[in-house]
Amino acid sequence: MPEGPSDLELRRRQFKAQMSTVQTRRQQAVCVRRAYKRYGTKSNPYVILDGLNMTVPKGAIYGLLGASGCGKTTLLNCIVGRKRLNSGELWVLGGTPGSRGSGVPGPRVGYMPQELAIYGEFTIRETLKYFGWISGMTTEQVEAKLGFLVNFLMLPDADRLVKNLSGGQQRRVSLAATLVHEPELLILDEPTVGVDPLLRQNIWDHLVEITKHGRTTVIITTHYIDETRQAHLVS
Ligand SMILES: Nc1ncnc2c1ncn2[C@@H]1O[C@H](COP(=O)(O)OP(=O)(O)OP(=O)(O)O)[C@@H](O)[C@H]1O
Repeated sequence: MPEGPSDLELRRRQFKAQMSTVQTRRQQAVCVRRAYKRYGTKSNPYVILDGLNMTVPKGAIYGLLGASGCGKTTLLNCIVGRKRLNSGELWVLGGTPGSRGSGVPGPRVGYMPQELAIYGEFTIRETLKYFGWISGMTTEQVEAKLGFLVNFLMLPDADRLVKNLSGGQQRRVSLAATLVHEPELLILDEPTVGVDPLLRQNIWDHLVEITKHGRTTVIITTHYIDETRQAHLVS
């Protein structure tokens, strides 16, 4: 009997069917059109993004691959509203990042930056509570997720201080802090750098699981080309 189309193929067809009208652009998780971003001055520009288009459907894992310095982090910073494009259009979860009522930046988006943005004086537990609270979670809700996150990210005891953890463990606490409130859009800037293969697989399995029902969308940058085979879209 001939084999039917794979899940991945069905998903690709579904993504292709999404037309690029203003209406549907607003329905995508992220839609970037003709993005232009430069550093430096107008007279002496250092152009990072020039005419970039990107469409990230809801429920996709979107892998961003690129040489070091090509502008991946800059693009992610624009998507989360930390930086602005010089020109072009950008929709994130149906709104413009930084505009009133868009919810971006905010609890709808979880961003794990490359640089560590957690506090050394907090324990792992306190870190997750802190990030959970600012996203509107109760202590009980955070506690209910804590064990799972510590386990699957192979973290040590939750009462250890962050400053006493290894660099790799600290990055995984940062990832846990991004995942704890289950945001609609997860933006992960090289979350698997320096992570051993088993744990990398755990992380990717988790991303596949949370995107399965279309409620969560993931944009992830990586230097490991082999990792992106589990992404639905790669650019
Ligand atoms: N604030 C800034 N002012 C001037 N130049 C900058 C600034 N931020 C980044 N750049 C430059 O812009 C380019 C793109 O940087 P970016 O961090 O976006 O790259 P990247 O693709 O994420 O790199 P990597 O994979 O190494 O993290 C780099 O050449 C960087 O030096």
